[in-house]
Amino acid sequence: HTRVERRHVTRGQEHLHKQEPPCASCPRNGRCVPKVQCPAHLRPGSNNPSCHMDNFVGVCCLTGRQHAGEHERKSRTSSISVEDIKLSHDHSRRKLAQWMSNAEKLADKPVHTIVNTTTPSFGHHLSVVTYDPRANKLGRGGLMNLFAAQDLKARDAVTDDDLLLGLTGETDGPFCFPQPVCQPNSRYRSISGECNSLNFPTWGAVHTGFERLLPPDYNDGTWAIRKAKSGLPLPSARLVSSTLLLDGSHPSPTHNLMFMQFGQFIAHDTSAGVVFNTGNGSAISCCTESGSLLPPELQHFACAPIVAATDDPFYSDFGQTCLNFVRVQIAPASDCSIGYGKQMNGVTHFADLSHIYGSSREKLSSLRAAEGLLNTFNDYGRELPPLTERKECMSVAEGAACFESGDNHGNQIISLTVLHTIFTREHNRIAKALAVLNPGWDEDTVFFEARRILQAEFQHIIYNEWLPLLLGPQLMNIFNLSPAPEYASGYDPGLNPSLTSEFSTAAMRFGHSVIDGKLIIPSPARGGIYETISIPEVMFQPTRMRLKHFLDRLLIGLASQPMQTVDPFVTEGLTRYMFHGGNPYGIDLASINIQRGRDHGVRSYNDYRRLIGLQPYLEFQEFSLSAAQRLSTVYERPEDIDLWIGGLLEEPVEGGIVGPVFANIIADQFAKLKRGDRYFYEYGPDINPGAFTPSQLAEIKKVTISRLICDNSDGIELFSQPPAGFLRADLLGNEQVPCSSARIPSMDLNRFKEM
Ligand code: HEM
Ligand SMILES: [Ca+2]
Repeated sequence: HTRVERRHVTRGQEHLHKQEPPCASCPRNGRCVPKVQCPAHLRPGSNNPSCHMDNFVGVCCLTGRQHAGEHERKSRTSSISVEDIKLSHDHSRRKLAQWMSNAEKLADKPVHTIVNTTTPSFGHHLSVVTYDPRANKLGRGGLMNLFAAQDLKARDAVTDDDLLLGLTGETDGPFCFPQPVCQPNSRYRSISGECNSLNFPTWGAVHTGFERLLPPDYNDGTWAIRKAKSGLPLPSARLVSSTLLLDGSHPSPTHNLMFMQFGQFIAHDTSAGVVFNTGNGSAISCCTESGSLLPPELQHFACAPIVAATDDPFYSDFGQTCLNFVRVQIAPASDCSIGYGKQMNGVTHFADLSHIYGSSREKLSSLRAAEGLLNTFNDYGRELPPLTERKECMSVAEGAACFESGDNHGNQIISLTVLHTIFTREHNRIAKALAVLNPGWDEDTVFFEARRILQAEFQHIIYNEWLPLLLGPQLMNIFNLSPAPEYASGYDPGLNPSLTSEFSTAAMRFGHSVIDGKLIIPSPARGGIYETISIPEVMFQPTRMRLKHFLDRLLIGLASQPMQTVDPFVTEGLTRYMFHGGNPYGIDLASINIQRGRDHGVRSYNDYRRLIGLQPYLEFQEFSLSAAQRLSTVYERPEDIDLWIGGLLEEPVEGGIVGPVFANIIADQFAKLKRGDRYFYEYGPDINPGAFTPSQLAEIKKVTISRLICDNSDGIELFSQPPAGFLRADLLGNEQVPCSSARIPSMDLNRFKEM
């Protein structure tokens, strides 16, 4: 395969921090923030004044939050009559009833409209399914509010601008997100994420919507999928994928595969779009059993199937012209406002290990054991996550294992199941130690204290070890992401921590480019390779976990095997064979990523270049030669390029591995998850009612990913780790050291003995 040449100079990068004379302070109560946090329409005045931040030049912003800031909302232009509102509510109720009844009728024809559990599409369903009935109930509320907005728009009762800002107050929608009752001083973060923000108690909670950096690009302004700038449909997501993305191995010279695996682990904690289902939880199919498009009248309203051309380089061999794709449900807004569709997140947005503990009380109680422990499955002395009763795996063989997790998709790939195992064991290790140190504690106290410590360890590893290797030093600095020497400052009670659609559908999916198509399982005793696994063989098929040596060997492999670089190369294990099960073909994750961005109404790549102060690409020729050629065969104009694709084509930022657009979107997100999380592990008692003491915090800050692995692997074959656990173990200075080495420090749990 020919490698797409890298561009030598990233055009416009020099503009990123241009040294204009900054204002001493911002006018009209503006705040000084990095550009990505302030779209042009939130900047005071037309001249976008720049300003000094501690360590760089920022831009004056009215809110510094997201595009639908509180300030803007007050300046709604149109006045809407009470009668109009009532009409829109009536309309929306009628329309919901009609849509639901149509969907139920389809369920009577299940052969065509429900995904068969032996097909690759079922693996996709397992990746996105939620078993929480609350999601469907809220999703119906979200649809109602959307319909009301659409109706007002159709009758010209509101302007497009108003819809972008969200209508609230006397124009409340027919459905409100239920408001929780909070205990402001609770020592522990809630399970659902509610009550983290005291002013806006649903911010960051499960089942709330994704926010966004820029207003959406929906074709109808409310929910319809984006069109090309010419007004024609965009190129099929599959065509973009098969033309732009090649298979090919480009190992990272520095990062190991554990870096990749930890990335997915963070993604699953924070992001899980809730896809529409038939109403009783079954997977909707938009394609016939033989793989062609269902006629429109048989398609569920949430269908947005991806068309594969009859000459597709792969799917044509199997006569498949329809790739199943179902849209994400709409969340009702926390403030009862109505506006364009915001997609629903099925986990808490915070980095709080919701995929270990669940995002609801019911889920948590199903995961808890006595004495403050998490349930495990004791497999001849090895503790694994508990086996699940539900069909959450694709393996059918006798004795096949399938494990429970807080988010129901811990089985997606076996290296992910390994991390679930490590974190579950660490919870139990801490809980047992705490119970010994504090014999007076009841089991709830032991449980929630262990959870609080584990969440802190996790956050520390993200901000201290993982993010710097992704973003490089400059963005870590500008966004103030590095851990502080003691307590951190900067909590912002007015900052919505929610994930942005741009982060979830594009930037954080850089991770799909760094996956290797093979997992190399070493044979430590013999110094060779025990087994090379093609990744689709271990997706939703985690039975190897039960082999005595497997966990240790895989962990040794993840530390030494290089990750792939971020570029337009994605393994066929994801673009052709993902979840193939017993079939000769699987599904294409790349086209799903592209379609998902369009589902969320994410704007085209150039708009995010503008947002961060880079020049947009006006001609395809401005990309590298081969990328330009490929881009121009699928897209009509550079202004149509999907964000995920544009981001993968960028050169990495200095010291990081993703380009400037992805890096800014990711840095912004992790800044929100720090400054907008009252329970962030580094905050002192003035902010966090569950704050650690300075000496406890100092212990937590000793923890590294390598320590977690050393303490919770099986100790059958794994006795050492590289000190920097996300870097290749063959890097000079990062060679494996024994787990007892001072270069892999431990936290002293004695500091957690109650005085
Ligand atoms: C290891 C193998 C992996 C597989 C098989 C996999 C597969 C998938 C699938 C099937 C989806 C759902 C797509 C959709 O319907 O929109 C998804 C979503 C996602 N993936 Fe991966 N992924 C992997 C690794 C990663 C990694 C390493 C990262 C990041 C570093 C990552 C980040 C994400 C994100 C952010 C989402 C969106 C989640 C949501 O909001 O629904 N994934 N992935
Ligand atoms: Ca979470």
